[in-house]
Order: sequence, then C-alpha cells, then structure tokens
Amino acid sequence: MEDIQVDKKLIDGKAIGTIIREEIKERVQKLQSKGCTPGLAVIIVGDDPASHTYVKNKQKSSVEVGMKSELIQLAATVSEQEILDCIAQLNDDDSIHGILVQLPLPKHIDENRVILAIDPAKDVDGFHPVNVGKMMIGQSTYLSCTPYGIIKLLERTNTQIKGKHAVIIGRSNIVGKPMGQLLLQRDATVTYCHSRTKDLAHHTKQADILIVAIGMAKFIKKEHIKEGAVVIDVGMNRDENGKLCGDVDFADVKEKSSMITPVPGGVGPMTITMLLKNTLLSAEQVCDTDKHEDK
Ligand SMILES: Nc1nc(=O)c2c([nH]1)NC[C@@H]1CN(c3ccc(C(=O)N[C@@H](CCC(=O)O)C(=O)O)cc3)C=[N+]21
Repeated sequence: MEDIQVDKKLIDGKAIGTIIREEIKERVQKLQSKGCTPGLAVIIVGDDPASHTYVKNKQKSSVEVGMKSELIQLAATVSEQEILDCIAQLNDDDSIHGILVQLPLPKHIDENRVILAIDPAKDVDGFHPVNVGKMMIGQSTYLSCTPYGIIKLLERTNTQIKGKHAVIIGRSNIVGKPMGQLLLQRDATVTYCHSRTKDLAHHTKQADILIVAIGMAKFIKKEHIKEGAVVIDVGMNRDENGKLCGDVDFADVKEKSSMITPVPGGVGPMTITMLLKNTLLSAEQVCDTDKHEDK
C-alpha cells in the first residue's frame, strides 16, 4: 500500500476494495474446490438507468471474484405479490447465498414487506430487521454494506476510532443509523446530525471523523470541519456539469483534512466489495453445514 499510495491524504477506496476483493477471490476458490460456488441474486424493478448501472457493476464484480450472479428483472408495474413470490423462490434455492433487492422500489410496493420476506440468512444487504437488531446488540450478522465498507476504510488506513468523536450527517436506515452503531461499538463518541439539526457547523467542527451522507452536492466546505479531520463522503450526486460528485466539496476541504475519500473511487467501490464479502460469508456458512451433514 505504502508504495502505490502517492497521495497520503487520499483514502483510495478503489485500491483498498481491490485488495479485499483479491482476498475474497481466494476464499471463493477454496469454496469452489469443495464444490460450492457462492451465488448472488439481484432483483431489480423498473427501468431507472442509474439503478441499472449500479446493478451491472454489482454483477460484474461478483463474476470477477468467481461468484455466480443471477439477475431478475421485473417490470415497474409488477405486483408486490410477484416480488414476494420471487423472493420465496430464491430463499429456497440452494445455489443462491445472497439476495439483494435494489432500492428504491416503485411507490406501489411496500419496501418493508419486501425486505421482511428475505431469509435473514441470505440478506447480504443487512437490511432485514432481524439483522439490524443483531447489529444493534453487537451480535455477528451481515452488516449494511456502506457502513461496513467505511469501517474497513478506517481500519485499512489505520485510523483510530476508539475515543474519537465521530459525527454523522444523515440518519437513513441503510447508512447513517447503522454507521453510528458500528462506530459506537468501536468506542467512538457518536453524534448524529440531520436535516433538522440546528447550527450544523457547530457539530461538524467537533468531528475527528466526519461521515457525510446528506445527498446534497458539495455541501460540506472547509468551514464545516476541524483541522486534521478524517472526512468520509457517502454522497453520489451530479454537479452542474453532470460530473459525479460527493456531498463534500473535495477541492475546498482536502487541505484542511488529514484524510478524505474521493467521489468516485471512495465509498462506492467499498459498498460493492462488502456485498461480495457478505455473500462469501453466507456461502461459507452453508458449505460448512454441508460438510457436517455429509451432504
Ligand atoms: N438494496 C440495495 N443495496 C445497495 O447497496 C444499494 C441499493 N439497494 N440501491 C442503490 C444504492 C447505491 N449503491 C452504490 C454502490 C456502489 C456505487 C459505486 O461503486 N460507485 C462508484 C462510481 C460509479 C459510477 O461511476 O457511476 C464510485 O463511487 O467510485 C454506487 C452506488 C448501492 N446501493
């Protein structure tokens, strides 16, 4: 890492993700030698082009590490029951170890009911309430891919979490909330900020580690951060020129930070990496059971 990391301030999610994917690939090969290929099923509803791009990325990445990838494309007009039936089938399919339903879903579908239908043992997104609950009480489970990926970024850059003040902007169920829990478990002091927080900068300036997931292009400026803060940008926006950019104004904040993730090439590639990791863990669990039962 030291040799290839030219810019010491940059947290290179693409490079760190690639290293972890190599480790995953080796473990997939081990499973394959036992006759078990990890399988990931992705359900996508409707034809939103951005969602399709993400899903293609996920498929490509899973095949690259030697997994089987199954894509189920459903029309935007599909009924909730049809999605539930599809999930039930995948739950029963021994060749599938991970099930991901690409969000958001069309408005006539109840996302909560869909997530609840996924077998928690195959919920590689870590969205099922059982898995969220386990995460909350510190039991081992599938961790939500984006927060899990951010933890790995902090670990692999030797960023100390214990005793540090982590400030999270955003309180979604898939990023903000679980992020705070994972940092708390690692002995950070955690502050949650959100759209109703008064004097946001007052809080963000206290952060040793600042996690930004608000969905507003280049919103966080150097005035928001403390000198030497570690800044993690979860944002995925288009700027005025249509270029991909984060929630943090990277050019403005970089000098003042001690380390910062770029967009693209920061958190995004780690999210997909952790999805692969969770799918691997699920397959490993099943293969071990097979061995014990002598199937
Ligand atoms: N059930 C579910 N699980 C998800 O994990 C999930 C989802 N639904 N819905 C949509 C969001 C979005 N998401 C991304 C993952 C990786 C990149 C990624 O790799 N981004 C690249 C850039 C990609 C590009 O160039 O367009 C990067 O940041 O470098 C982006 C977005 C997962 N999501």
